[in-house]
Amino acid sequence: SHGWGYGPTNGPDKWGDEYPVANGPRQSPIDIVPNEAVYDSSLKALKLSYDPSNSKGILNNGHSFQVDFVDDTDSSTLTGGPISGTYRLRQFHFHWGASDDRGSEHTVNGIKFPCELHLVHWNTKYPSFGEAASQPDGLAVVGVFLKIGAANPRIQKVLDSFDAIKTKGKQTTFDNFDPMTLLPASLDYWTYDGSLTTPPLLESVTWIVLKEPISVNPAQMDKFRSLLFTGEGESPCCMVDNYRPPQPLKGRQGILWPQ
Ligand SMILES: NS(=O)(=O)c1ccc(C(=O)NCc2c(F)c(F)c(F)c(F)c2F)cc1
Ligand SMILES: [Zn+2]
Repeated sequence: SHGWGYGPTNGPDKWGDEYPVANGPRQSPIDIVPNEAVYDSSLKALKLSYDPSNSKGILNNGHSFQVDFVDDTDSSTLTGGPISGTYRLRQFHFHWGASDDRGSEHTVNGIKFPCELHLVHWNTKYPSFGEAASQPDGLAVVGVFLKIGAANPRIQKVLDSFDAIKTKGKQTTFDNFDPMTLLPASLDYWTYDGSLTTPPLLESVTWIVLKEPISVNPAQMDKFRSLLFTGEGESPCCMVDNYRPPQPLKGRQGILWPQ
């Protein structure tokens, strides 16, 4: 069937046909222009508290791969920063390019990074992730840029699982992984109100994009590109360029940053 994807016939330019919110007032990602960022002294420091025993499994969902977490208790949470209340970690996943010159969804002064990590959290004032996903304050996603540099030993465990999830729909166990190990030293961030960056593009995300990137080396980036969009037995299509380009700000308050 003609499900959404990132190809010429089902990619980001076509999503509006089936998901009209694609042209809504708070779509993501956006281009971040630090010099236009608005100062906000009311913002707090981010507080991330993750329990490694909550990691469940790793899945190739045909658009990216994601590491899923047990989210039936408050043991892996995001608080502070621009949000109020407690948000639970649901999953993390990545977006990347076919080459190192592109791949991130957010850009900074128009610059694309080769990859971007998203840690997806949902507001516990709602009964479930699915319910929260339809609320304007339902989700909070922490975005982390990846740049080419030194090898990243902490991401290696994720990459080593790829042989078991090469094709769409494959999943495997993924125990005792602490996503804190994927974060940079500084938790300084930009934040704005946005949306999911894939269909259904729901406008329910408080975006928190960290200023400091983490590094991966070229061989590690190539490992991302060894995954397939396609299922076992289908003609193989490399999982690359699974990013939505920046969307119009539409009058949104510029990016806020902490004191
Ligand atoms: N790239 S990103 O902006 O960080 C992003 C994060 C999560 C999802 C997601 O969970 N999709 C599936 C999904 C939905 F889109 C729902 F609306 C829902 F209710 C779900 F339960 C669900 F799994 C999509 C994009
Ligand atoms: Zn994402």
